[in-house]
Amino acid sequence: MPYENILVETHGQVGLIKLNRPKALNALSDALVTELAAAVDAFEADDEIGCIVLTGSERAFAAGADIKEMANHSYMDVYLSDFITKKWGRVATARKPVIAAVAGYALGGGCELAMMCDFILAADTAKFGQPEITIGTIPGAGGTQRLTRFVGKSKAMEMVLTGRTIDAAEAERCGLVSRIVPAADLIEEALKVAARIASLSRPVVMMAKESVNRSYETTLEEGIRFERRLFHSTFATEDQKEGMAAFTEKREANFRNR
Ligand SMILES: C/C=C/C(=O)SCCNC(=O)CCNC(=O)[C@H](O)C(C)(C)COP(=O)(O)OP(=O)(O)OC[C@H]1O[C@@H](n2cnc3c(N)ncnc32)[C@H](O)[C@@H]1OP(=O)(O)O
Repeated sequence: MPYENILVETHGQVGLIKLNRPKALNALSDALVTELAAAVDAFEADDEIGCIVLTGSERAFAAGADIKEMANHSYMDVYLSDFITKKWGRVATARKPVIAAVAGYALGGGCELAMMCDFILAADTAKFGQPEITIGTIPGAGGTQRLTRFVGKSKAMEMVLTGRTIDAAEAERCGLVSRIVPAADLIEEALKVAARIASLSRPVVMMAKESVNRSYETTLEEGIRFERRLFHSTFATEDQKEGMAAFTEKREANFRNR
């Protein structure tokens, strides 16, 4: 489908989605989120794609849900339509890995969207925050839950109760982002990491992602049992045989996603 609020590119086995509403700092309007969900669907269905990168502009990953669009919603509007809708969560339900490449503002729904990705690479210009409290509401796309799991209760509570924004260095210190790269290198670095992931065994990468994610949803004991089942499953793949044979034979593995 033709998109008006996002740009979509493929780079080898990597799908790149750029949020593209520059005049509104990529505010997440319903139209944008609908297109984003469709783009994720398309990359998930594309056998050529092994990893997805989600990014914004140099100035903003996304400055949150579109305040102007939602300002006059009534309680019944938001309750009956289940706003923030299921479309918002499409990134979180992707089975292929999704990397957030964040430069500039990632505020409110923008921070929540980045946290739905599997990990966040931050430019040194990145700024993260949940400022909803300053406009009379609270995070509604997982911010109170995911941020707390990322950074712990104390910092999450301070950020959510005051709306304080943190810079890239603080975000790295508290574990919100995996690492920081110079802004000029952000996309190149994100594409490089994504290409590396896409070059590995697709089913095994998907199992690894599923297993790490399970740690957020269950007890340690149950999570370890789940991990062990998936670990055992890797031995049913041709790629495990190929990977271990390649190691023994001192050559590059040639994974066939089988
Ligand atoms: C479930 C999720 C809930 C939520 O996400 S609630 C929203 C949470 N986000 C926020 O509260 C952040 C809102 N934005 C800002 O505070 C500021 O922006 C910034 C600090 C990010 C940047 O400030 P500056 O550099 O002065 O730019 P500017 O003139 O405010 O913004 C440029 C244009 O972008 C529009 N815009 C920015 N953020 C949003 C938004 N979240 N929703 C709708 N429009 C937005 C502005 O209005 C303006 O537009 P115009 O030039 O026409 O006045």
